[in-house]
Parts: sequence; C-alpha cells; structure tokens
Amino acid sequence: MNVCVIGTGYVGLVSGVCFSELGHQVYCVDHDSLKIDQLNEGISPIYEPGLQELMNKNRQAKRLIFTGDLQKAMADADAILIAVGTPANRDGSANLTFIKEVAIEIGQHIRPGMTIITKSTVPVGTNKKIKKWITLSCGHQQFSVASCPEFLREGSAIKDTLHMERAVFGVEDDLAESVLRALHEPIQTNIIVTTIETAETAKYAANAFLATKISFINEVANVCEGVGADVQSLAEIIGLDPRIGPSFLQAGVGYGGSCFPKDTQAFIRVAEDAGYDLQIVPAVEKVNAQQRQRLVQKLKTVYPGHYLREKRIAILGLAFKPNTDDMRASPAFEVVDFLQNEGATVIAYDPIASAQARRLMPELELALNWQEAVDQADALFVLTDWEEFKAIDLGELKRKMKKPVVIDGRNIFNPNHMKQMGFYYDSVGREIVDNRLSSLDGQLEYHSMPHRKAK
Ligand SMILES: NC(=O)c1ccc[n+]([C@@H]2O[C@H](COP(=O)([O-])OP(=O)(O)OC[C@H]3O[C@@H](n4cnc5c(N)ncnc54)[C@H](O)[C@@H]3O)[C@@H](O)[C@H]2O)c1
Ligand SMILES: O=c1ccn([C@@H]2O[C@H](COP(=O)(O)OP(=O)(O)O[C@H]3O[C@H](CO)[C@@H](O)[C@H](O)[C@H]3O)[C@@H](O)[C@H]2O)c(=O)[nH]1
Repeated sequence: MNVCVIGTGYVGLVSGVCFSELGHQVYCVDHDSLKIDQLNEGISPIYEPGLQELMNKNRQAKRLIFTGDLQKAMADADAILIAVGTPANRDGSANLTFIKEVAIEIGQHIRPGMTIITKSTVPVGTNKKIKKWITLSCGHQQFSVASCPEFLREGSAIKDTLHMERAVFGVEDDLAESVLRALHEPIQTNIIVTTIETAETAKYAANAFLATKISFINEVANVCEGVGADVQSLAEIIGLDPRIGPSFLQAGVGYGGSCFPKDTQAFIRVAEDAGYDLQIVPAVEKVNAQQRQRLVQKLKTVYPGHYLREKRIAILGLAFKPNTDDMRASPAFEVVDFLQNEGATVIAYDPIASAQARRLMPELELALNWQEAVDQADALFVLTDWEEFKAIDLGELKRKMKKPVVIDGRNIFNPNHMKQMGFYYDSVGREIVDNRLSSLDGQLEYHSMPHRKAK
C-alpha cells in the first residue's frame, strides 16, 4: 500500500523505514529541510541500532523516499501517518501546535478515501480535533481518522516495530480498520481494535504504569539502603511472580527520555480535564525527581561541607538510556547542574551522545573516552548503563582516578568486587558492605555509614 509518514523523528523515521521494509511504498515528509537533505544522503539524523542500514536498503529499492513536499508525498497515499512531536506546555499538558499545523496542511492535499493515522502521543479527544481541523481545511469529511499509538523504545526501535507485542487500532469506521490491518499485514502480533478514545488513553496509561514500576522499585531501593537489603536480589524475587513480572524493576537514578517525564505530566492534565485528580502519577514524578537528588547527595558522605569545590568529577553516560544518542530529559542534566553549582569541575563521556551534548550542554567538558574522563577524578558518577561501561577494567579505572570513589546510578558494578578492589563504592539500594571504607587507607576525608539505620 502507499504510505505517507509526516515527521522523520524517532517515531516517524523508524515507522517509515520499517513499513518500507515490510514492502509498502513509503514517502517520509519533514518540514526540516536539513533533515531531509541528510536523509537523502543516506545519513540517519538519529542514532538507532540498525536504522541507517535498513533505511539505505529500502532507499535503494526505491520503496522509501524522503521529501519536504507534502503534496507529492500524499498524492497516492492510502494511509497518512502523523508522527510529529507533542512536547509539554508549561503546565505539563501536551502541546498540539505541530499536530494542528499538520492537520491543516493535510486538509490542503487530502483526497476522498484517505485514512489519517495518529502515531504521536496525544491526549484523548485529539483525533476528533484532527478530524475537525482537516475538515475545516478541505471542506469535506470523506476521510477517516484513526489512533495507532506507538510503543517502541529508543535503542531497540526497529525490533520493537517489526516484532511489536501489540498493535492498537483506535478506529471510527471499517475503512480505517481495514487500512490499519493492511498496513500491519505482514507483522504477526496481537491486534486490538478499539475506540479512538481508548487507544489515545491506553498510550498514556501504559507509560504511566511503566514509570510507576520504576519509581516503585526506586522507593523500595531507598528502603533497602536503610535496612541493609539488596534491591537487585529483591527485584528478582518479586519479579518471578508473573503478576508482577521482571521488567522495569531496575533501580537507579530514575527515568528520563522524551516520553515518561512528558507523558506522565500530560496524563495528569488529561485526568484533570476529565474531572479526576490522579493520586499515583504525581507521586511517581516526585519520587523520580528525588532519586537524582539522592544520588548526588551520596557524594556528601565522601566530601562533606563545601564538599565539591575544586573537585574533579567524572560522569559516564549522558544519554537517558543506552543505545541512543537521545538526551531529552536525561538525568545527566540535573546531576551535572548540581555538581557544577557546587563548584565541581565536571568532565563527561558518552559513547554516542557526545555530539548531542556539545549542542545541548556547550559548557560541559567532554572526554573522548572513559579513560580520559576519569583521569585524576576525585569521584565518578555512572548515569547510563552502556555495555561499554560494564566492561571497564576496574584496575585501570582505579589507577587513573585520583580518589577511587564511584557512585553508580545504574547499579552496573558488583559492590563486593568494587570493595575488594579498594573502591569507595555506592550505588542504588544495594547491600552496603560494612567495611567498604577500610581498604582506602585514609585516602578519603570522611568515613561513615550513612545508610544503616541506627536501631
Ligand atoms: N521517541 C520515542 O521513543 C516515542 C515513542 C512512542 C511515541 N512517541 C511519540 O511520538 C511523537 C513523535 O516523537 P519523536 O520522538 O519521533 O519526535 P521528534 O521530535 O524526534 O520528531 C518529530 C519530527 O516532526 C517534524 N515536524 C514537526 N512539524 C512538522 C510538520 N508540520 N511537517 C512535517 N514535519 C514536521 C520535526 O521536524 C521532527 O523531525 C511524540 O508525540 C512522542 O510522544 C515517541
Ligand atoms: O527498569 C527500568 C527501566 C527503565 N528505566 C529508565 O526509564 C527510562 C525510559 O526507558 P525505556 O522505557 O526503556 O525507554 P523509552 O525509549 O523512553 O520508551 C518508553 O517510552 C516510549 C515513548 O512513549 C514508549 O513507546 C515505550 O514503550 C516506553 O518504554 C530510561 O531513562 C531508563 O533508564 C529505569 O530506570 N529502570
């Protein structure tokens, strides 16, 4: 079938590439002409494993075309996918400016029988508005709208699309359902056909639930620190119960990214508009914000008072998660800010996100590799669980650092191993090894066991 995808960001580009891989003829449109030029040169503007290769394979097969010309892209389209951004307004509600612009532009080129499918994450009622905006623009209603929310994760977006766990079709009529079925035809998956309102709300509910799991395990981790329990072992124990499940129970510095922070906020606003005051989701956000603060405070144990002045602090990991260059709402922003405000000199390294960091954090000193970042550092924070960091030679790490202090915001190292190696090591919610400081031979100014509760 002929498909037009509007927006070539993380969702639009991945959808366009994957639907062309499935055999559809796909036009991808963006109003950012630099992006379109780059794509036409065969360069993906985002880092996503396998994306550039699959994109070029389908470009060469002429199944995938990038253009800034919406009219041309829509000319023969059966399905038009909207995949533009829905960032947060100041009050947390979803900003629909891009959606409205696109709807009006679609109305200028639409032909009877076309189906407009929203992939962007939008508040309930948005597809009705899209229908209204298109109608006002084209003067008729001989088209269908549908909500097909996107559930891909960055870092595994191709796999998540080609092998999706479910496809949700929020439809208003049989035409929209048949178009969505044909679009997804080669994919073996669970298909749920429902109302547009349910599909729209399901996306927010899914993200709010996943964020809740993370904040829940982070709270449990904080309790673990007080009672001397180990959150990773605990997560395994509770995760073996199929009613709970093992995923999204990784404690750490909290969630970031372009979705959870903005979608939890938007969901709160959606509920408010519907006359319901959400209780759980605001608490999830609060725990997430607190989690970053707790991590940086851990350094106070080592360097009290004006504890960071003239200290050199290394950061490993700037992306909000591994296998992406995306830094949107990354915990790194808050951690770096905090350390710099305390007078520390911060030097960071990320295997992929450094180019983004140069743009988004121009003041931040960037290292070319982890060795350069940790060289002569008084402490190291791990903020992203890249495989590269898990494989770090701990002997080399210790030799390079001025003080062997590691605060691990992603629990990537083994606490006992770190202790044996003579590190001062703290992580999130893991058993505190009682004599972890004794091996440092007085290298550190301050020794205490802050997490053990006095009984
Ligand atoms: N990033 C994810 O992992 C993810 C996953 C699921 C859902 N979503 C949702 O999908 C939507 C898109 O997210 P994203 O991360 O891909 O955003 P993005 O910012 O990476 O990409 C959006 C693209 O749309 C383009 N655009 C904006 N207005 C346009 C217009 N009028 N015409 C043509 N192009 C236009 C922008 O230039 C940009 O390239 C959001 O609603 C988001 O919440 C994102
Ligand atoms: O156990 C966990 C799992 C994740 N995270 C963090 O949570 C954030 C989000 O991770 P993840 O969900 O893997 O990445 P996203 O690409 O943001 O994907 C989420 O947001 C997308 C946009 O809506 C949805 O499509 C996906 O289904 C949903 O998982 C990251 O900072 C992770 O480090 C944790 O701290 N602990």
